[in-house]
Amino acid sequence: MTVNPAPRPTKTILRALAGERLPTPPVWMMRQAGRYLPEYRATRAQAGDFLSLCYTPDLAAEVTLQPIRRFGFDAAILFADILLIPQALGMDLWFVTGEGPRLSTITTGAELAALKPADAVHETLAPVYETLRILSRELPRETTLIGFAGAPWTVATYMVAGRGGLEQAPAHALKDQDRATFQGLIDLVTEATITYLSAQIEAGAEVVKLFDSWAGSLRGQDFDDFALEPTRRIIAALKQRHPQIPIIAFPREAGDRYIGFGRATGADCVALDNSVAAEWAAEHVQKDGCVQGNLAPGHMVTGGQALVDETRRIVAAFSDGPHIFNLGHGITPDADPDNVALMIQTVRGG
Ligand SMILES: Cc1c2[nH]c(c1CCC(=O)O)Cc1[nH]c(c(CCC(=O)O)c1C)Cc1[nH]c(c(CCC(=O)O)c1C)Cc1[nH]c(c(C)c1CCC(=O)O)C2
Repeated sequence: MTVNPAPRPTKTILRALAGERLPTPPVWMMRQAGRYLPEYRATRAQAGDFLSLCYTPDLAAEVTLQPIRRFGFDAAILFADILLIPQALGMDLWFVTGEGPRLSTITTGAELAALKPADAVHETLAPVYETLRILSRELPRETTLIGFAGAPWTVATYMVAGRGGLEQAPAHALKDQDRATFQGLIDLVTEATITYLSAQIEAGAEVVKLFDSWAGSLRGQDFDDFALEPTRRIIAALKQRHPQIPIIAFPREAGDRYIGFGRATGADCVALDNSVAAEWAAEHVQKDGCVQGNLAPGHMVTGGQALVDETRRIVAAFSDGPHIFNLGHGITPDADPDNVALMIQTVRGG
């Protein structure tokens, strides 16, 4: 039997992820479906609340498609949330308007043991897979469909504290006081994430991204044990099951730990926040492969010449290698959609 070589990808995002330098970088935006868009606010009102929106496939697919219709981004990211995994493992989850997520907490071995096993998550998460199936039918043929999950450290910070924001302290405390329980929690979330992302790929995700929003609060060996190692394990397991699917890792605010992160974890692309300079990242991170991100989300609020100049500077800094244009973190609700259009026009050479 002869084995045909893998066909060369045609979608721009997949080409960049395969290591190709493109004359114009493909572009999408973290939180591109969100409250800065009036059409998102209307669909969210129709759903009633944020979690109902996540678990209603027709509506979740609709909000995923809205920024594609309005702006023609090169990728669509599944509409869901990183905290659906703790909920699928049996924790309570709710969102307080204006404040963010709340969860029941895990701080003891007994509470950890009471959670469901990793492969029970499909029961709760089945609607997410249905959203992906709808999207793979409805997206324009040039648009790449991205699935995602939170990385175990970030998800664990919410599971231990019961809330997010600046409160990673409870997770640090558990890690330092009862490392075995904390490691058990990381292991459970790691296994659940592997099975969740595999199912997302089987439902149509062409790329998956791991959000480690609080990676920057880990230092030294802790960074290796809880940011790098779980990410490496997830990527190794996914590559074994789905070798053709590219993976983006986002160890936000990792600073100089961005160096070598792609090689150490097997990620095809490293997403950069806006605390590192593009020129520095081009030299130290992009030399190993594709990078994504870096524009400060505040420019989507303030716009003007500063937005144009900074967008051009980032495009130029990464122009010698594979690059996907994106923000350094999610777009905020006070952003102006016209500034998004201006950013895209600038990236595409307008
Ligand atoms: C930490 C984290 C969460 N969720 C996520 C992260 C990692 C990325 C990051 O650091 O921002 C990831 C996420 N959350 C959401 C997506 C969908 C895809 C996308 O558009 O990027 C993705 C990829 C939708 C969402 N997730 C949330 C919203 C706003 C909900 C609303 O409509 O009221 C959206 C569109 C809610 C959410 N969800 C979470 C928080 C802290 C909040 C409240 C803060 C806020 O309101 O922005 C947890």
